[in-house]
Amino acid sequence: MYVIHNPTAGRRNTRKLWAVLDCLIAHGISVKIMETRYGGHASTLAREAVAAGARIIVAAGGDGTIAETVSGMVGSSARLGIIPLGTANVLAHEYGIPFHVKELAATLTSPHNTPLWPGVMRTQHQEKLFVQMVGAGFDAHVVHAINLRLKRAVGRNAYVIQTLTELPRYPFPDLTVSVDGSTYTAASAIISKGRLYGGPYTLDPTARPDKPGFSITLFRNGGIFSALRAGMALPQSRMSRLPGVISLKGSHISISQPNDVPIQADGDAAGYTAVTIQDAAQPVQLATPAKNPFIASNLFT
Ligand SMILES: Nc1ncnc2c1ncn2[C@@H]1O[C@H](COP(=O)(O)OP(=O)(O)OP(=O)(O)O)[C@@H](O)[C@H]1O
Repeated sequence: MYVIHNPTAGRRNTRKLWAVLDCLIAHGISVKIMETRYGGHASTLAREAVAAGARIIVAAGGDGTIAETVSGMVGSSARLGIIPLGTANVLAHEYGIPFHVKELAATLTSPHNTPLWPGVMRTQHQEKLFVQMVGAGFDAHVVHAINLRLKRAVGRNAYVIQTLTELPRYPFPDLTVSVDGSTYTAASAIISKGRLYGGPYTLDPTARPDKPGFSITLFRNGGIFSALRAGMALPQSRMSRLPGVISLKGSHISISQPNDVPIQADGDAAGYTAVTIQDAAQPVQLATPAKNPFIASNLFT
């Protein structure tokens, strides 16, 4: 088992990582730990693990680390495992990955898989695989502006504080969003693979991250009041039901604006508009607990 660990993810607490690894080793599993040294390194390490014949590659970090690891292993026969050590850990919530040590170790050694079908976003300067979502507009502006020290100190609450700081400064320019050839105007857009957003909060209960295609949530209204209302609706999983919010499905998405508007992918800054989004060529298989998380599961709705 190859474990790719991002030592900068979340609050940099490695206690859980070592507890899971101790548990695996105690059960006779041989573990090779690869530590990331810079952003993007997880992709290189995953490619090395594939070349070395890894059958399971475990991403120990948050959604960004998982996306980079998947980027290096997509197209191989290796399975993906997750040890959630990030700040929001949205993908782990999405797939019902346990957060407790023994259950985590059991999941990593179980034969159960669920497909994870990533997306790929392209801007003028980069191409990036993502596993959970891409945002354009205000949420991406907050991600670009986030104070990393604050994020390490208070975790997810840093996004609330940064949102309140950035709200009066953000001009909410109109984005032009094209979804499979139809054009819409929105102040902010979230293009997601999964049902969840910002943690264990439901954005679109009908999303299927195990299949191709995307859920598109468009926030037609900009401005402080609309953004605050969306922020307050999120913990109650009511964001997509607000007036001025529309939900769509699609496969080929582009977002543009004459001025540069921030983009985020899986909670990390990912450049500026224009951006195009489409499915990755193939899925990876994620080690999950026995029950299929997308059938008869209303845990987070
Ligand atoms: N050694 C490193 N030094 C600096 N940055 C790194 C290093 N290793 C990985 N990274 C970058 O850290 C970014 C953030 O990591 P990650 O998303 O896993 O954690 P997080 O932001 O705390 O969690 P989440 O996305 O679940 O909220 C990754 O996108 C990756 O590019």
